[in-house]
Amino acid sequence: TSPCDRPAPATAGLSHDKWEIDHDDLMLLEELGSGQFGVVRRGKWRGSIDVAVKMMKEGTMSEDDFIEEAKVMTKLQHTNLVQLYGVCSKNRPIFIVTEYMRYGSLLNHLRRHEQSLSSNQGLLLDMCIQVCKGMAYLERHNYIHRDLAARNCLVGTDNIVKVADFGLARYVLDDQYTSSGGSKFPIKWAPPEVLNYTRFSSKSDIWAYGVLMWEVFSCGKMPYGRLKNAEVVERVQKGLILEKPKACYKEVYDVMRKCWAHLPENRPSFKVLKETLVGISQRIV
Ligand SMILES: CN1CCN(C(=O)c2ccc(Nc3nc(-c4cccc(NC(=O)c5ccc(C(C)(C)C)cc5)c4)cn4ccnc34)cc2)CC1
Repeated sequence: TSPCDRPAPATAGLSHDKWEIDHDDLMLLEELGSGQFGVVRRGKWRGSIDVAVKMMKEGTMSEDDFIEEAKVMTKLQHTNLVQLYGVCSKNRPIFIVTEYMRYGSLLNHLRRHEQSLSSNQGLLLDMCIQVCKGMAYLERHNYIHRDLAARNCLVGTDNIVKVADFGLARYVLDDQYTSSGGSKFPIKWAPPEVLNYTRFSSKSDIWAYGVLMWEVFSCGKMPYGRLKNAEVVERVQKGLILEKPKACYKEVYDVMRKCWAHLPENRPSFKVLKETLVGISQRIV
């Protein structure tokens, strides 16, 4: 079984909340890195199931709001989404427990394997299609990611790629991250309506997905190179877009350009994108 389909825990607190994971069932192992909420470690659930555990650093997250939302998030289940197993919310710091992805972020994977990947456009396109499938599932459930990027996707065995941390951006307390003027706001993945009005939607996720495709076909380069955020804002407002990566089919780049339509309503849906990309992959591979 896995933590999310096990029978409700008969914990002391009688919390028969499906999304509550008992601290005592977790064994914490090596550190995997750290992000906006602090340290993330690999762990074992009930001695056998590999998990990743985010340990929420005090003051980094609006915890009560998140714990409420966790009930919804555990229900989002798809092969291309990193599964949220549950939370340990009875103690502080709270833990967020998800399935474990052993090869880390897609961004680091692209950079580490640039040599072999740059000559394998079929594999690069397959990675993009997997992310698109996960995002099409979220779109169908009217769920907005708000920070889709290669750094927030993870790689597992057999080149499986999954979307992680969907919706979590809403619970970050650091206004350097949440306000569009802040140093940590993901400007380079944001469309005009987010830069101007922080108006998030599945169509702003589509813009970010176009930038993620550019990251994949550039094997992990930084979009817009070393341009400062202010310069990127100016370019995006003027309608300037990222140029075609060297090793990228013209028809794949044309899909990226559709994601960067200035007006959100002129951008495709993930549903349509998936069909287009699968069509291309059947022609080129
Ligand atoms: C010393 N070793 C070096 C090699 N190594 C790795 O390369 C490595 C291997 C596996 C890894 N797996 C995972 N790593 C993580 C992980 C690690 C560090 C940081 C993070 N990300 C975060 O903490 C994080 C991301 C986004 C956000 C917002 C809300 C802003 C969108 C907030 C917080 C995730 C999460 N996972 C969920 C499932 N699997 C993993 C991560 C790294 C493992 C460690």
